[in-house]
Amino acid sequence: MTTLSQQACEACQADAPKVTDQEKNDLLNDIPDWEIVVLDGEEQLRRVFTFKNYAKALAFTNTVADLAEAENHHPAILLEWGKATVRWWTHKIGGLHENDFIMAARTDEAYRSSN
Ligand SMILES: C[C@H](O)[C@H](O)[C@H]1CNC2=NC(N)=NC(=O)C2=N1
Repeated sequence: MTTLSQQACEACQADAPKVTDQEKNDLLNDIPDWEIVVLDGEEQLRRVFTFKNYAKALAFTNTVADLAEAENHHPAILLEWGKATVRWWTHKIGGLHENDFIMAARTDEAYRSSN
């Protein structure tokens, strides 16, 4: 059983299925610090990461951006002094795909190694 962050993202197509409610509950167990929010009618994963200053928040933001580019799957990131708010969802399907949970888990790993 591979951990969530080690799973491969699949190339997401417009007709890819959204995660089911059961899958959401199961997957959220692996990323307990994240919440599901609905913005503009689309479900998204959201977590606020905190840092000692702006420079550290920026460095984390750049690390997450690199992860996103490597997978061609991109989050919204709000960068503030001492904070970075990350939101993952799949634009193509207007909601949550397993890829978003995988990338959230990888975002958690990036945070753990940034501290
Ligand atoms: C053209 C480009 O490959 C697509 O727009 C990719 C880029 N990054 C993406 N990121 C996210 N989160 N969802 C997408 O549907 C998506 N699609």
